[in-house]
Amino acid sequence: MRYLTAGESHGPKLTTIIEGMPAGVPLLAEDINKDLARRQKGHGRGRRMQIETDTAEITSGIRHGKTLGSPIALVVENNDWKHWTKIMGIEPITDEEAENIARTITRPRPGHADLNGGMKYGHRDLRNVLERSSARETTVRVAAGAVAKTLLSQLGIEIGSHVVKIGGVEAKDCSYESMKQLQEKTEASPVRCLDEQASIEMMKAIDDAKANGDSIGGIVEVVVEGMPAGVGSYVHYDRKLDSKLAAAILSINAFKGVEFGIGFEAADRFGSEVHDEIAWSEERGYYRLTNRLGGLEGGMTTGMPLVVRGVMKPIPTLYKPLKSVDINTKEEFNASIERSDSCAVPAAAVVAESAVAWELASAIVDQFPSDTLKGLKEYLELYRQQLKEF
Ligand SMILES: Cc1cc2nc3c(=O)[nH]c(=O)nc-3n(C[C@H](O)[C@H](O)[C@H](O)COP(=O)(O)O)c2cc1C
Ligand SMILES: C=C(O[C@@H]1CC(C(=O)O)=C[C@@H](OP(=O)(O)O)[C@H]1O)C(=O)O
Repeated sequence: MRYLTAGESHGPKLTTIIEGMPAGVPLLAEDINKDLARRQKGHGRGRRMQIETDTAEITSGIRHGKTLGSPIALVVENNDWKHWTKIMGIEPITDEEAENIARTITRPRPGHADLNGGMKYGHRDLRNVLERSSARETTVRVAAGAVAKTLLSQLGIEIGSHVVKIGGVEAKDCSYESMKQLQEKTEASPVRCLDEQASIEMMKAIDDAKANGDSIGGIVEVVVEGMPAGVGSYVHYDRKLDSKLAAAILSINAFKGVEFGIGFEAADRFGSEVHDEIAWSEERGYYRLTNRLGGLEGGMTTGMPLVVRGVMKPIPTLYKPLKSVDINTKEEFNASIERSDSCAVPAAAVVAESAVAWELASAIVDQFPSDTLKGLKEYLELYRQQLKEF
């Protein structure tokens, strides 16, 4: 499976085209809109999220509520576009007009794509970079992820996400019994965190950072249940599922690190405290006594729950701006101040969930016969039975 996205942050619309979904998957716009709404929420977001009410229009690939096997096109409108029609218009304008309306950006923000993107493409107006490097694009990535999630759910694979750290505040009680419970608990939390006490402290940390004109980042965790063992491969670098998942997480704006299971903690432990011992029962087949490696060994799933964490750096746009250099005068200035989130970690958890869902659905579709949902289901059932009998 593959997908592309198009759209600028303040342009008219965002678009994604998804290719390779099996035919016959039930898919409604509301399945997608549920996740789009989740991505908009979270304590710490800026004013833009009050303007947008992200909803997807399905313009191709679905008939009578089911996928056709042809490309699926989804479009999300930017409500904010109406305030930017002149600045973001596609008709040519004179230099003088540009001077008057363009809200030209010449002071790159440290930590954003502004300077590198400007140098690379020769843009003297850094808005030309910002418009596409903005995480507004994650809207349609979540839409694509929601499509992947509907396929996974048909195959008995459930996925959820939560926030485990914001700033210096770490969630202590992260326990849940089922994916349903995880979803209910996180939807009820303004920071998508399972630990109620930590949630309160996280919100305060966000408010304090904002009051100081600053921003904070954090860590999100994605959990997946129901993946059969052996998805992915050990035979070649670009077929290893952990490398694909890592790339997917790191492709999210502001994500700087990824861990599976205990992750970086493995560096401080003995092998006996890291590897997951193997057991077998009539009922479960092979399973592990622990899940410290987060459900991945040798580039393949082990059949245990997948546990993927990503670290998000603090948002780069600061109301107390950092030093920068004006690209026209070369003078030292404070970086441009754009309207901004002060913390988007809760929203980013939903983006990470979508990114993981996409990679897993993609790996399954690539590995098993997938022209139709019916055929894929039958094959997967057979495969699961084979694993049990191995
Ligand atoms: C959901 C989400 C919302 C974001 N909101 C903002 C924002 O309001 N202001 C900002 O400067 N950066 C924001 N970012 C981060 C920037 O998009 C990101 O730092 C920038 O594109 C540079 O890429 P890099 O940090 O991956 O190097 C957000 C990221 C995510 C995932
Ligand atoms: C629009 C979204 O996030 C945006 C991501 C973003 C950035 O620089 O990444 C900057 C801000 O854009 P604006 O200047 O229009 O407020 C965020 O609001 C969104 O998540 O839908």
